[in-house]
Amino acid sequence: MKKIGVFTSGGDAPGMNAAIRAVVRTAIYKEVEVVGILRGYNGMIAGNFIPLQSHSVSNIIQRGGTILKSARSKEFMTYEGRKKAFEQLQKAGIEGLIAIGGDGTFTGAKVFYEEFGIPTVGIPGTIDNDLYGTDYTIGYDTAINTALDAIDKIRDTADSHDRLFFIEVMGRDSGYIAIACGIAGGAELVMVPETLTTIEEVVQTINQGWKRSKTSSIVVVAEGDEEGNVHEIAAKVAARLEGKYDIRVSTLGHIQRGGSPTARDRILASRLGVAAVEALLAGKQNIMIGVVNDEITHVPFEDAIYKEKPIRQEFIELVRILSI
Ligand SMILES: Nc1ncnc2c1ncn2[C@@H]1O[C@H](COP(=O)(O)OP(=O)(O)O)[C@@H](O)[C@H]1O
Ligand SMILES: O=P(O)(O)OC[C@H]1O[C@](O)(COP(=O)(O)O)[C@@H](O)[C@@H]1O
Repeated sequence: MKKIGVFTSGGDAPGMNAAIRAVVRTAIYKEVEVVGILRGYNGMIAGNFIPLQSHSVSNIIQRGGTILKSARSKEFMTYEGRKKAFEQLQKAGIEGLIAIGGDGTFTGAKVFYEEFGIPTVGIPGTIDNDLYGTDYTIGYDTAINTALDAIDKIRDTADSHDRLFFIEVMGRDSGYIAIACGIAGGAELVMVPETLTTIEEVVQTINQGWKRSKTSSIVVVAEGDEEGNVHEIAAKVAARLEGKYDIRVSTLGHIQRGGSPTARDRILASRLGVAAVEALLAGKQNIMIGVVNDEITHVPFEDAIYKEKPIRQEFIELVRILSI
């Protein structure tokens, strides 16, 4: 392979730049030309390619976001869009791809390979940590530390004003961010999509805590929880608590997706970036590079996309035990 392309797609995540840097420098080390594809699949369709040299990725390892920009591409969902993308890659002489993103990005890459035979190796980049085949995805560690910092600060007000706070964190359909923040932030309860926590259970936990002389409480809610969004949950709980507690709601939102990546995310991204280029040049395709028990793994896209990576039930239990 003489020329490869690298792109970021789906939501951005802290550490994506460190992965881009690792991909570019490994390609150059292996004497392969590397181009950046701007704005994910949209840029592939439009032929937005930029040549990348070693200095193109200087001074980015510490930066959040992605220098290649990211997008959710509607056009790539269509055959016509993918055909345009293939033609652009052919015109530019790009023979293989490194895709940094989540399961949607890998689904696109898999379909693209089946239709046009362009080999892709994936790097898991999403704050949600919801991909099977890797213990951690790039961005997760930074996101939970950012959310934790915010939760610690909210706790000050919860304590000063004897309040009950419902704090919503990101994660789409997954509760990884919520469970980590719940444990590390000392929450009374964590509500995640993977396990049903009823309003009744929330009411009971809060009441029991306050009976045992707690004067403030924090409930961490994953955005995809089945009881509704954080405002709906807080309203349902408030109705049951009949004005007993002073309730506030806080949605942390996109602050969780930004900022300088932690050391853990930079190291993970660097390892995955190197391994991804090595795999692509060794003739692999339709795989995601992961890290399991600190060892690099090659996971078929099929598994990364469709297999579940369940939250350990003991973590949910841990929050209950430790909030007594
Ligand atoms: N079934 C599919 N066919 C073609 N492209 C897809 C498919 N699913 C997702 N994609 C592409 O991948 C992009 C990123 O997926 P998305 O789910 O938004 O983020 P993530 O990669 O983080 O899961 C989508 O915007 C779309 O362009
Ligand atoms: O910024 P957007 O496009 O509204 O997306 C929000 C979603 O992106 C995430 O931050 C990351 O998800 P992806 O990695 O799938 O893009 C989710 O936690 C959240 O639900």
